[in-house]
Amino acid sequence: MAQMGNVKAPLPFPVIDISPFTNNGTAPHRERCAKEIASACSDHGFFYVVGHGIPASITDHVLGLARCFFLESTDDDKVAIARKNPGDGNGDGARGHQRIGDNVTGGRRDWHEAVDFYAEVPDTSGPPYELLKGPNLWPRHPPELRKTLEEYVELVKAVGQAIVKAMGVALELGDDEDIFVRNTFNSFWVMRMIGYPGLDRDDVDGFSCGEHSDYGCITLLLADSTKGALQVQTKNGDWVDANPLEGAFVVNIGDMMERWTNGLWKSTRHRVVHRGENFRVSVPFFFEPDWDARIVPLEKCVERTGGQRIGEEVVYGEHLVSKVKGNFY
Ligand SMILES: O=C(O)CCC(=O)C(=O)O
Ligand SMILES: [Fe+2]
Repeated sequence: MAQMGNVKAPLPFPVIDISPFTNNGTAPHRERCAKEIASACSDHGFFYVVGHGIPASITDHVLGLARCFFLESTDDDKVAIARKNPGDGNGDGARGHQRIGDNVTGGRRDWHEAVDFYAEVPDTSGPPYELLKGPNLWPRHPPELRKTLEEYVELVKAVGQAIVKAMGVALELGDDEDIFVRNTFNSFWVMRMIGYPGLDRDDVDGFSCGEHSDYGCITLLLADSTKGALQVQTKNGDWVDANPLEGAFVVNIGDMMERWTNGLWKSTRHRVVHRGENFRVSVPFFFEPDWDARIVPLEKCVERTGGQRIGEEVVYGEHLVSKVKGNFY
């Protein structure tokens, strides 16, 4: 008789071992990995990444510290690092803590709280600070959070670099193969710690995080074991659960990668609907282009998509500024 209790739901996206690119693999292994990335990106825009080399002890610690911050900090601790507008104290309009409902997606309040960290800007003489140009606002509780997250950023950045290297190979770009590596060398990355209380039972059409695509290059999502929260839109418009896979990052491509590939790879829309009793925690890392990177549709991709450019050149920092301005109430 079938053991129904043991039947596992199939994963909606391919699982890709990135170790040939993090670990200097052989040419055939790199080629196979690049092929898997090419199909995952054109079929879904989402995939799971294993073989990244970041130990579970570190990712578990990151999630545990984030949970501890959200659930055990005092209100004063949170207010001390509140996101504030440029010109208001240490605010730069982007970094810091947002209370539940402060973040807005598609004009609606999201049901989560979060802390945003960005790549440090070389000159943070201030205040006042311009939009996105201030220092990160680190929680004082738990005390080891800052050091652990700073170490994590270095590790996850290296995985991001390996993935974008593999993407250049996957697209068979020839002389341009390293285009994504070159333009993310000083990645203006973003890391969010997000805390999601369950949505109210009565809030039948509420969202923990509204439908959106990500702004940049690629996102590496680290999330706790909560199922049925992150949902991804398929090509035919249905929504599927992108449940966590132990030891894997959920990786998706963002708007800049769509722009570079002239839509050959789409930045797939996704959302979070967390109706459970538990407090969900996720820490997405957005591996983005350099602030002044110019993203121009790649000629090879324009050819493969019918010869018409679907978007103009964008400078990543300008794109980010316009996005961040639309994010807050
Ligand atoms: O928490 C998640 O699972 C995803 C969050 C997300 O999509 C985002 O912050 O862009
Ligand atoms: Fe997202």
